[in-house]
Parts: sequence; C-alpha cells; structure tokens
Amino acid sequence: MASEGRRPLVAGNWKMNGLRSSIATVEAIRDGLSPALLDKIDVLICPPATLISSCVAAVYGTPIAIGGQNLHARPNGAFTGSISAEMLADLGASYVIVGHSERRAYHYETDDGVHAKALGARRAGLRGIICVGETMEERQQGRALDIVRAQLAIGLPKGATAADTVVAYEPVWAIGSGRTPTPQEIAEVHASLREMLDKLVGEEAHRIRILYGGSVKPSNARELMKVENVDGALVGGASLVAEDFLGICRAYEE
Ligand SMILES: O=C[C@H](O)COP(=O)(O)O
Repeated sequence: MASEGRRPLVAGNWKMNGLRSSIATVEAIRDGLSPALLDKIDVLICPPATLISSCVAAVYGTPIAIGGQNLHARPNGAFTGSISAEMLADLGASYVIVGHSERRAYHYETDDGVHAKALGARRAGLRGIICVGETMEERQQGRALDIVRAQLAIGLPKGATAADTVVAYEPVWAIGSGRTPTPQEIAEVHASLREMLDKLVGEEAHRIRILYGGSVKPSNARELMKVENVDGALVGGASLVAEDFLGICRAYEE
C-alpha cells in the first residue's frame, strides 16, 4: 500500500511493441481514466521511442505522463543508434526506465551502467525508474534480497530524491510468465529496499516510490497494490491492451 503520502504510480512499459496505429490504445487509456482516479494516482506510458512524440501529443492537456524505456548515459556524441536523456526530454518525455532486466540480460547492462544512466536521466530532468530484480535461481539460493539491495546500492545516484527517482522491483522470473511472488514475498523485498534506500538517502527514502512489476494484471492488481511499501506497478504485457491497463489503474479506485 502506498503510504506516508507517496502517490501511487501505474506505469506501462510497451517494450518493443507498437506501431503508429497503437496511438489508439493511448487515446483509449486517456479517455478511460476518470478525473477522480487521476486525482489519486500518476499514470505513465513508456512506448517505444518511435512513438514518444505522438503519445505526448495524444495525452496533451492531461496529467498522463510519457516516458522512454532506455537511454544512453551521455548527452550526445558518436553513439550510433542511441538516444540520450536530453533527446527524450526534448520530445516531452518526463520519465525513463533504467536497468530493466531485459536490458541487463540482452544488452549486458551492468549496475555501474545503470548508475551512469540514472545520472544521465537526472541531468536532463527526467525521473529515472531504476529496475532491480533477482532470477529464479538467485531466489532459490536465498539470495534475492542481497541481489536487489546490491543492484540498488550501486545503481542509485548519490542524493537521489523522489523528484528524480522511482525504484521498481521486478523479479526476472515473474516478467511475462504469469507467475508472481506471494504478497508476503513482495512485502519482504519492498521493506528491504526501503531500508536500503534509508541507508543510502536517509529521510528521502520515505518519499521515493517503489513499484512492483511482473505479471501484474487486472485480476491480481488489487491484491498486489495493497501490499505494504508497494507504491504502484510497472506493467508490461497488460499495458498493451487499454482495458487491461485501465483495470490495473482502477485497483486504486476504492
Ligand atoms: O516492465 C515491465 C515488466 O517487465 C513486466 O512485464 P509483464 O507485466 O509483461 O510481466
């Protein structure tokens, strides 16, 4: 449950999905969110970079935010194919996902690289969503907490605040698998991350949001979003379908 004044954030990560026709999904999400719900929660959509401009236009005049899924740590330069935080901000993005496990696994991103990217996001005025999460093997070895705490300790920039940082706990084995940890397991990890945040940034730890991600759906969102220290969701597959994403947002209606 989001508490201590932390405003819940429901974020959709479209990953490598979406063509120009997908703007209709953003429009349906926009039109399906009531003003009363938008008073209670922040909503973010992270489409592929190719769609950021048109998504920004589609949500213009609403509180819905648009974000990137990745960035290069440097502001500019000879880095063919890369996109900087400044470029994302220039398009109207206000958040960027940093260190998603798919980036770590398929693009060999390290915790130090995550740190550099999070600094890049802050430099450009973007909020970085720093992702951490253990593999099933690491969980079975009893190392889940050690893994996510170390990822956070290295990835988080010094002096991080709620204005520039969100943390997302995404167990690798729960992503796209239909499996989720139990509410107790999620509570244990989120409490441990909150405690690590406290060590790293002191009082500000209580203002930084910690999202849960991994197979969040309308059918489990209510239960998962109620867990202590869960301040919202990072949603993959279900964010591609407007009604599913809206169903997750509506977990905060009561
Ligand atoms: O960034 C989102 C996560 O990887 C979760 O993906 P999923 O909801 O498809 O499991």
